[in-house]
Amino acid sequence: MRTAYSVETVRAAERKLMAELPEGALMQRAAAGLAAACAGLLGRTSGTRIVLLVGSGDNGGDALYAGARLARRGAAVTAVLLAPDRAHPGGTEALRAAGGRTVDGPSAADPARVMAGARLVLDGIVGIGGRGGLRPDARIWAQAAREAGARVVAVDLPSGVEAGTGEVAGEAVHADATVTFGTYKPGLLVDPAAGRAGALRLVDIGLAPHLPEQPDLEALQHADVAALLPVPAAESDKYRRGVVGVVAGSARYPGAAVLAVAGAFGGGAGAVRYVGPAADAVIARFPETLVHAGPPHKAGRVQAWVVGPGLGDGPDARRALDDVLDSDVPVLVDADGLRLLDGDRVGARRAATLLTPHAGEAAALLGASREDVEARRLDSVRRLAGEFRASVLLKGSTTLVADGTGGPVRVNPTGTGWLATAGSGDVLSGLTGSLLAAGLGVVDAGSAAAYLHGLAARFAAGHGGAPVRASQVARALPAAWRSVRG
Ligand SMILES: NC(=O)C1=CN([C@@H]2O[C@H](COP(=O)(O)OP(=O)(O)OC[C@H]3O[C@@H](n4cnc5c(N)ncnc54)[C@H](O)[C@@H]3O)[C@@H](O)[C@H]2O)[C@@H](O)CC1
Ligand SMILES: Nc1ncnc2c1ncn2[C@@H]1O[C@H](COP(=O)(O)OP(=O)(O)O)[C@@H](O)[C@H]1O
Ligand SMILES: [K+]
Repeated sequence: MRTAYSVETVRAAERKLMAELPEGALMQRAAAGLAAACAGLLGRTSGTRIVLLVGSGDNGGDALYAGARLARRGAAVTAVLLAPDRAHPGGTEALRAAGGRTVDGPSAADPARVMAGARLVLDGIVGIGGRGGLRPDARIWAQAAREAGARVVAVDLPSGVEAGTGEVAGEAVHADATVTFGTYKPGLLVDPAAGRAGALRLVDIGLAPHLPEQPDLEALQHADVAALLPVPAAESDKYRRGVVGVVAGSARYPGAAVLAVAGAFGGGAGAVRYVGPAADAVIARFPETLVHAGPPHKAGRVQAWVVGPGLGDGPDARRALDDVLDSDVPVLVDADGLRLLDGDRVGARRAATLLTPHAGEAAALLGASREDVEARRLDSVRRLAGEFRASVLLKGSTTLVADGTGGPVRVNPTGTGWLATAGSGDVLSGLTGSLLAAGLGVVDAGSAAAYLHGLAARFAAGHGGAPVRASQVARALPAAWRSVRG
């Protein structure tokens, strides 16, 4: 499991750790890890030109000390001091003593000349102390680094992103890699900031014992998902494995029913019940499905419901939604179900409810704009979960799952832009419902499903990448299971 902590928590842990160590030792640990990561990335340091972009805080200090270490290995290191009178004094001295040179950033005539021939640029402009986007002078240097074609390695975080939220208010550095210290920060895992971080490398500086048990964010890895996935025991029967009910599709959108049922089979349910007007289409594709034409509560035993994909917004759709919400088993509400949703009814439920909006649906539920939700994903998912007293899975380039009780938010590390295709959300609904029916908690079910779904999409897109259809994502689910369990 990858975990991330808020800036306040990181600061508090750092204070405790620093109190145990000699002055400056922590920064040396960070710098040593950073220098080693850079050396690994470069392959050869001797004679290599490296430029450091150095701000006024300890983030710049890390860059300077790492630069000194690389200079001692033969690199030609130039530090651009963006605030020359406030640059870390010890770091500046160490770099000069190691043979590195410094340039006064604000008065340098030609950033392109300073950057010429640089293979690596270290972004030590700001770290967790940064507020707002890059300021104009820093922006010029970040752009010069890009134009020089150098690899950009961010120190702790790409400068200009909000460490605690993943928001980007203005311009931020685009890094090829980020070397972060002690723990991940939310901004490294949540878009849009995560999209600026490149490949992540965590340097152990001994912070872990001082961090609280409960992180702010969690990202599952293969082993975590493998431990969650239900596997039939010798004496399993279909009810023990879980029966999932799918209320989806309409005369207009029969495909949504087919895709949700495909996802449900891909999640390993013992049986899938389908309720709705698209039974013929469902049976044609999946003859294993148990279909029912009456109200959901008459369909027979079900351990979790999925309601909403392609349901339409007519009176039948509303009745079916309310019927399912009246049940005492976990319910996943998606798509049209979200448009018809009665918040009071959700709040009154005793069993778990999981809402799975994309940014547009989340915006409608929050009375915000889509852009707003996409810019502030973490805040949006937490607010939705709080307002609806339900768990929420917010879909998109970073899929997040929040439980509404202030527990850690799960962030999905798999996926690909190829997944942004019509119907892929329907597959995710069925898949998640299947895991709910197997008895997983809502946050586990949502995050394990998002993980498998993203992995399946990557497999379907193949090496190098190619367009995929939602049904191909469903078809790749067994491969995703095998990859995780293997
Ligand atoms: N204290 C330590 O011994 C350690 C510090 N660490 C490093 O220290 C960093 C935090 O250092 P600081 O607390 O000094 O803070 P930063 O170095 O992140 O930045 C603080 C400075 O940047 C200025 N600033 C804020 N926003 C800005 C913006 N948008 N543009 C330009 N300047 C801006 C502030 O005025 C302040 O002077 C971490 O990110 C990490 O890199 C880690 O190495 C762990 C050890
Ligand atoms: N840029 C992206 N990168 C990765 N995954 C994405 C991106 N955009 C959308 N997705 C994923 O694709 C799926 C789309 O679901 P949704 O928006 O509900 O589509 P539909 O309603 O057509 O099924 C979700 O799982 C979502 O997380
Ligand atoms: K930085």
